[in-house]
Amino acid sequence: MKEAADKVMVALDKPDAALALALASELYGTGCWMKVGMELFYAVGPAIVRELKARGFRVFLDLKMHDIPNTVRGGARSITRLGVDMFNVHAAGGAAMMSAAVEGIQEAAAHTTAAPIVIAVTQLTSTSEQVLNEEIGIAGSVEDAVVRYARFARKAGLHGVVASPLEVAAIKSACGSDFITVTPGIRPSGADAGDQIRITTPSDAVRGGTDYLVIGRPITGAPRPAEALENILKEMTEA
Ligand SMILES: O=c1ccn([C@@H]2O[C@H](COP(=O)(O)O)[C@@H](O)[C@H]2O)c(=O)[nH]1
Repeated sequence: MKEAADKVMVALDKPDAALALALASELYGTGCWMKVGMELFYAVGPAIVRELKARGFRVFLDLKMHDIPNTVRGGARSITRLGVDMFNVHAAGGAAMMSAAVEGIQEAAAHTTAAPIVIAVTQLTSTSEQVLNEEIGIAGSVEDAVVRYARFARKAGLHGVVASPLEVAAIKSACGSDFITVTPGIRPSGADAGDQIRITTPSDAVRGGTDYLVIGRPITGAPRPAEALENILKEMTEA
């Protein structure tokens, strides 16, 4: 179970610190990561990251930076000083922007702590091929768009990407097995997909070779989150 928990990032999508920390306490000891996203970070700020780190959690700060290179470089410096283990930018910001994130980490890490892992969001797991083609304006399949962004992310010096577990094999084949895949869009069978489109079960995600499974509502919205996590870890272990 420990090996499976090392791969799970629980999305702490909560509106305040008390709710987030209560949930984190409930899951403490499993060894899973905590993912801090926009809802929590914009409500309570960097203090939540420091608190989770003080409690021994590994933290993925999921703010999906997307701005001009100079701004992203500065953002990456600040995030590195905060001491997160992983953060992300949008690949749609382009190679120069992604390289600037890497530079920001190097500048800050030279003076402070260990360098975090930086990854790029390829196409959100809530995006269908129809939306990609008709609204975002990118022709072709989602998988092709994801792999194209993944190749640029790798060239820019990033450690990996966020994508659907359905695209892991194509990403690994294009970018190498050591290129990290972080995959939301995880739904145990029978769970409500909600706004997620490109989904798989925890066992299929493990069989598909993903490095990290990002899981929110199937755990955080369950009546007993610790039990929901345990069931998922069991499913992953048996896969
Ligand atoms: O493409 C992406 C990128 C990020 N996410 C984030 O992952 C979690 C998923 O939560 P669920 O409740 O399991 O759907 C959430 O925090 C998203 O912001 C994503 O889903 N897709």
